[in-house]
Amino acid sequence: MSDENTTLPDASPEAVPAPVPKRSAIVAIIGRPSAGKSTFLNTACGEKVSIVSPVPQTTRNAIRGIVNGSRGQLVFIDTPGYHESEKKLNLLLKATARDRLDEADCILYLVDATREPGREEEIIAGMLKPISKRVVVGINKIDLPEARPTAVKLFLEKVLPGVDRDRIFEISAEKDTNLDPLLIRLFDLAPEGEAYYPEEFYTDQEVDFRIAEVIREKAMLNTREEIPHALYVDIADLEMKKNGKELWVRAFLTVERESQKSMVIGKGASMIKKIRLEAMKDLNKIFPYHIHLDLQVKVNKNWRQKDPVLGRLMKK
Ligand SMILES: Nc1nc2c(ncn2[C@@H]2O[C@H](COP(=O)(O)OP(=O)(O)OP(=O)(O)O)[C@@H](O)[C@H]2O)c(=O)[nH]1
Repeated sequence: MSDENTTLPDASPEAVPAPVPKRSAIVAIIGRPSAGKSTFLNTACGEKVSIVSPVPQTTRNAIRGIVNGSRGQLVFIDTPGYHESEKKLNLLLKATARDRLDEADCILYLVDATREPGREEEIIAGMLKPISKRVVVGINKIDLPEARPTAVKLFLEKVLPGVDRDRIFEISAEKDTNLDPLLIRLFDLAPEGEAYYPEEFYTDQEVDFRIAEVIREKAMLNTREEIPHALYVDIADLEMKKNGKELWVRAFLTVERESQKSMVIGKGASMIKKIRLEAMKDLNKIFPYHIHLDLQVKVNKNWRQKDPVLGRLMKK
């Protein structure tokens, strides 16, 4: 607010407070399994966020929830967790986690106050150290008698000295304790700017799911023999454009074999075109924004036998 505005007499009809600039941020949420990420998001974003898609998802757009408030919008994205086993997968997870942290405006690090900070916690802290200026910490589950928030704080001082105390909050995601000050702090770190998504777009988990289901339905109706059961749909990318008026979707129809791929594509790509157009027609009836669909076919050999598929594992 400028000085000029603040000196206006209160009684003046023009004495309307200058609008607070809106802020919006992509917030990567990170924490050990069971630290309380889902619980936090359910409490912070409201009930609707708990709708979880049963469709295989890719890692690109793992939006877990959106908080809309008078100050703007926080879009929470998932960061894959670590598992000590399975080296190859670990590398992939690590790379994905790095990408997520890099693309985020700020990071919410949730720590379970009832557990000893162990090796996994040190790995996470190590990743956050170089970007600690963007990190806000929630020491969670302080409602439980066995919670040891002071021990966690000592650990944080040691491993993440760059995170100031005013960015560390003792919270209970379940009991909704101290979540508001933490969210306010995230808004402080958020850059000024318009919302990324329209307000009703609370989570794209549901949007992903619905889009994938429509595409799958059209593919199943148009194909025969073994194909309907050999395909699944991956939503690779969702991008909102034109201030929430258009949603650009990139999706893959995934089949098990090369021979199925050519059948789904069809002569001169006629089949895939038909599936795409039919899906777009339905999607544009369902959603309030215009949907552009880029649909491609790919092969994931014998995906039904490979359980769980790498990409799906990386989602968590
Ligand atoms: N008492 C208490 N329990 C909590 C709190 N937050 C989460 N929990 C519980 O901790 C367990 C794990 O919580 P989730 O929210 O599923 O944890 P998560 O980090 O999403 O777990 P993953 O999906 O495995 O990564 C659940 O049983 C929650 O009910 C809290 O603030 N207080």
